[in-house]
Amino acid sequence: MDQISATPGVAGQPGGPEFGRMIEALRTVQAAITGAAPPPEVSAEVGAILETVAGALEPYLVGEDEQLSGHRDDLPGRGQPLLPPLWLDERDETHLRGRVTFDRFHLGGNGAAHGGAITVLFDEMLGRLANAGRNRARTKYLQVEYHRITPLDTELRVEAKIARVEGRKRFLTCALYDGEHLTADAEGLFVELLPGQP
Ligand SMILES: CCCCCCCCCCCC(=O)SCCNC(=O)CCNC(=O)[C@H](O)C(C)(C)COP(=O)(O)OP(=O)(O)OC[C@H]1O[C@@H](n2cnc3c(N)ncnc32)[C@H](O)[C@@H]1OP(=O)(O)O
Repeated sequence: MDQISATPGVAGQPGGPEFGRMIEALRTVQAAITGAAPPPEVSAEVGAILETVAGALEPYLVGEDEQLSGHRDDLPGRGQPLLPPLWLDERDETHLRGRVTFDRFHLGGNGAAHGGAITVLFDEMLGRLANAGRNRARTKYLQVEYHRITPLDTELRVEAKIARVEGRKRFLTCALYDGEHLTADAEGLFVELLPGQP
């Protein structure tokens, strides 16, 4: 969580552009599988391909500190497939502003993004802001309100702010917009870790 690299990787080296391409391909696969109703033979074929893919990566499994996913600030969503692809355009120690697009993988129902996917986005935004230039803090609570559906395949704006800091407690807010329309917002408390807290 601490070792985030904003430097684009070097081609031919671990973490180079090949890695970003692999993550983008994975995102495409996630959306394609979620949105497809393939015949059994295609499901079987794709399943076998994916088993081969997992096998190809197995010799390269590393510990959390060495993995590339989640540590690449130059990639959307830090190259972490759990996160929707999020691009940060503005960042300092008091606010963050970015763009995010949910796709079929993030579908809740009836064209709306899943509320849990939106909460993942908010935890990411508030977590990054809560930890910007400060000792590490973790989410104590995250209270989300959904004001209208959040559409898929639409570039949305997301903004986070520090509301106040009280000792170890950092209170933050986050809001998600489709154009001028607020689709969801959140308030969160992050608590600075004490020595020895994981
Ligand atoms: C470069 C980096 C990039 C980093 C980029 C990273 C981005 C991703 C970030 C993702 C962030 C996450 O998802 S983190 C993962 C999800 N969160 C977790 O797993 C956290 C699990 N919980 C914990 O570990 C613990 O509960 C802590 C550390 C959060 C807090 O434990 P604690 O130390 O015992 O604290 P505790 O005494 O309970 O509370 C501390 C203070 O908060 C107050 N407090 C507690 N609960 C509440 C409450 N509901 N409302 C108001 N106040 C409260 C208490 O009264 C106290 O106030 P006072 O007496 O001090 O006044």
